[in-house]
Amino acid sequence: MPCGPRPGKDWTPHPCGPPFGWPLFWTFLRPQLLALSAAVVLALGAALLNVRIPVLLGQLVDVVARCARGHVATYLREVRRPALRLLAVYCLQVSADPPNGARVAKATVVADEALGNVRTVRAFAMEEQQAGLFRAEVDRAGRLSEQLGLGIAAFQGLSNLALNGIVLGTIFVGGSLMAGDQLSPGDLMSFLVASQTVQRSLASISILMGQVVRGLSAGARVLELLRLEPLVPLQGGATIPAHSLLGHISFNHVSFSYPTRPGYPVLQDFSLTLPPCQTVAIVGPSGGGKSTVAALLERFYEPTAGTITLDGHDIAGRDPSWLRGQVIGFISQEPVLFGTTIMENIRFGKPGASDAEVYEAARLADADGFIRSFPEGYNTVVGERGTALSGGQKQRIAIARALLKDPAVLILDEATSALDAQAELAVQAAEETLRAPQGREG
Ligand SMILES: Nc1ncnc2c1ncn2[C@@H]1O[C@H](COP(=O)(O)OP(=O)(O)OP(=O)(O)O)[C@@H](O)[C@H]1O
Repeated sequence: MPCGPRPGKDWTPHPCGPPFGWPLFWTFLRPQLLALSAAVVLALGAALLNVRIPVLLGQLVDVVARCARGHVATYLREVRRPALRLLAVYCLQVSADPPNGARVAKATVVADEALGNVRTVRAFAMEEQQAGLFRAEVDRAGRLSEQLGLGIAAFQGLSNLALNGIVLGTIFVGGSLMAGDQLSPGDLMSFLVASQTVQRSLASISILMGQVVRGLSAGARVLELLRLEPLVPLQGGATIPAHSLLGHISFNHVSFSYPTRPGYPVLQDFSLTLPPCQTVAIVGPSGGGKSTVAALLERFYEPTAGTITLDGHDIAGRDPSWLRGQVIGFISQEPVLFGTTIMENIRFGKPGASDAEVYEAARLADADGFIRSFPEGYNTVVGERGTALSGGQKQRIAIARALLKDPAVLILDEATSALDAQAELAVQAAEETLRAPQGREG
């Protein structure tokens, strides 16, 4: 995998964007020089043929015009030569139509995955293997593109041949008719112009066909996704007014299997009561179903049997967007941050929050100190998926985000696993402060 110049210690981004790397571009271009030269020669040949056609057509029209002025006897002999030449040029034109460009949609997925997980790829020294996968996908996309290009070229070439044949036939037969006074030169000209217009339209259809084929394959994927109906609708259902919400949660004989693994029960006849204003810890073996309990409470999935109630109401009848947006705060094992500033990442918990509220939430999550130590402070951009932060820093920002939301029920799914004991204690103290009349599950 070729690499560009490494940013050194005093590297600063170029103010007008990076300069075009011609030497690197050349390393990619060099292996393709032969194909590129062939394409250029073909394109030049096609252009020459296109220039030659009007000249030959002019010669043909000259013969027809002369015959119209009365030189009837020599018409067939004279017209044959330019007509045959024109036919030969039309035939050459069929074989000179260049193929279409590359289709690389699937290859992009491989590249995206490899680049998104670049640290893992590096850690396992899998660069060559990943580059090979990408190369294979690009080659496959290239072959498909060539097939598509050949189809379009054949269609375009054959339709050109047929239509130019019509023009040639019109001149040939029209000349004979003019010689016999059965057709006026004006009528012949009108017919020629009309057939040229039809030819141009049909030529654009062949280009359009290529776009239609590409559009259909891309559209099929989009429509497939649009047709997907979420098992749990995003909105709709009753809510509980904020003033009467206590946060009493109860799992009643819940059984559950993930839809992708229907034969593998994760929870079976599971019952649990979470009283309000209390911190409850669920402890169990890895893969025992602890995160699944949180996912069911968030209504990411529906139980296959049993019910989950909030203050005595089955959550299956409650509005999922209200439940997730206002009742439950969830901090997952792997905190997800967005590629924007720390300020915006924390504010995601409560979009209308003031700067002071954000600072307070960060302070409670023991994040304010390290955030202010960055040169850009709260305006530090965390990188794609928070790559510019340590695991513990990411967790503290995710905790600050959830604390800012101040939900009735806060779920921490091993949310402090990357924190040291002291930071974990600080976060727990913050949760205790916030707990007041609300229930929390940890
Ligand atoms: N999306 C999914 N599709 C299918 N099976 C899943 C899915 N998510 C989890 N599972 C399976 O469900 C079981 C319970 O997983 P869960 O994540 O709830 O465990 P956990 O107790 O939180 O584990 P850990 O302590 O390791 O995080 C596991 O066997 C897991 O393989």
